[in-house]
Amino acid sequence: MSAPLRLGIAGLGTVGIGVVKIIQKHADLVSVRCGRPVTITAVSARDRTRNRDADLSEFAWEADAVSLAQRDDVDLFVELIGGDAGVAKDSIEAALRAGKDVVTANKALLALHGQELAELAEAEGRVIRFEAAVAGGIPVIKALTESLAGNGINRVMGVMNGTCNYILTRMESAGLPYETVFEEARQLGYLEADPTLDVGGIDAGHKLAILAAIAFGTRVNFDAVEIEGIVRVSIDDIHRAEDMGYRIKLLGVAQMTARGLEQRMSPCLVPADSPLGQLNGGTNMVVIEGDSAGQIVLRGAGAGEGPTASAVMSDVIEIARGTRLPTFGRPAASLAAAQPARTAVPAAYYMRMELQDKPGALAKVAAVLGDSGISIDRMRQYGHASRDGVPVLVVTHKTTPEAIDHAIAALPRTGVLTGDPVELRIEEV
Ligand SMILES: NC(=O)C1=CN([C@@H]2O[C@H](COP(=O)(O)OP(=O)(O)OC[C@H]3O[C@@H](n4cnc5c(N)ncnc54)[C@H](OP(=O)(O)O)[C@@H]3O)[C@@H](O)[C@H]2O)C=CC1
Ligand SMILES: N[C@@H](CCO)C(=O)O
Repeated sequence: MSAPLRLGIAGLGTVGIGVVKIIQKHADLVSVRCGRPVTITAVSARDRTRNRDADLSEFAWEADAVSLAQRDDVDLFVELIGGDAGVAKDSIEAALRAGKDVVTANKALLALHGQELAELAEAEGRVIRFEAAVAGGIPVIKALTESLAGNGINRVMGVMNGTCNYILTRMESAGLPYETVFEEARQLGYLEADPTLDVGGIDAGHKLAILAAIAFGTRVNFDAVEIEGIVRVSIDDIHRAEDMGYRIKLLGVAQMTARGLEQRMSPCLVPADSPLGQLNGGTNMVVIEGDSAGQIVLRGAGAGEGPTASAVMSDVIEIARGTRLPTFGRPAASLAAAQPARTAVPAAYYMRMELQDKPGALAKVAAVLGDSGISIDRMRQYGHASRDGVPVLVVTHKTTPEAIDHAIAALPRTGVLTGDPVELRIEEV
């Protein structure tokens, strides 16, 4: 049997402790599968006195993660601190410069600094692996970089933030407003320390940017992701969408078009009977469309100690076995700076508005849609559900985002709306 692979683990929170537990529980299994033992030499966190629900007594303690990353008795540096800068970035860079490979779960760091880290890793002859950074326990990075490496990728999409999916599906099943369920999610400990990362779509946007870079061979470009979170999704829209056969998801979509790379993370309607439509609670789903493989659907836990540590371990084992892949699946210098493209692919749209109940109101709305070049597929008027007006729903035929923007701007000028119109894209899945 070969020499052990010696780990230094920085960050002993949810994920870090999960990794320690797997290594302790499955030492023999991992050793056999790798052809060499995987051991932990040293660990680091902020507070040495904290009770961590794991026996750390055999490991050296480093107060400074950068020092841990540079230790001679560490072969592989595992960064599980988090954050898009500061000690996470400093320690990874220090590890690479000290000749160590790196495993991380840090999606924010990779989304913002992935290209420079990939270049540094290659310059130093080291590898960075990050299976846990996207969709937790789902093996989506390996699916893209390895299993589907023989495919041109047409589209990658998915639900990649479990907290948002929990909030949306709980609103629907319990009939509760966003604010109430948001508070529940906070009580349950589902939200990131900065909840905007979840409900603002930023965390999921980080993940989409990473997947897009691998799928399309482009430099990771988080700034080009069009992001809208779930804050404006109302219980009304959830119920009306359900009536029309849809469910609302915070959906990420990345695809290469003639105009450039589209990356968007936004609330969308998907058919209720589709795999994405049936995704409940905190579960994640990633859908990859390859030109040979067709559509691949991956579903599983996107967060939590066990699933995320499992993904980290898959990277550790890959490195222990001697597999060495470039960070984004191809040499960093060959990653192209893609032209960012605003969403242009036509789609059907859902529109909801509240109208004054008077003759000609509906005709004025239909006229605006017609003038905007929008063809109506289905329209439904409800009874007097609200004091303020009559709810009217429209599902359009395929149209462009520009046409929808035009209509949304023009509708209030009809003088027959009692509130702001709402529009949501219906994604073909
Ligand atoms: N939790 C999850 O389900 C998922 C997490 N991830 C990613 O995994 C990473 C870790 O997340 P998670 O385990 O949840 O985070 P936690 O907040 O639970 O743990 C963070 C750990 O980092 C330690 N830490 C903070 N600052 C320093 C520092 N300056 N030096 C050394 N250690 C430090 C903390 O120390 P102390 O304990 O002493 O405070 C803590 O042990 C993040 O990048 C996250 O985005 C990815 C997918 C899912
Ligand atoms: N906040 C993230 C954690 C996993 O990345 C989520 O809810 O999916």
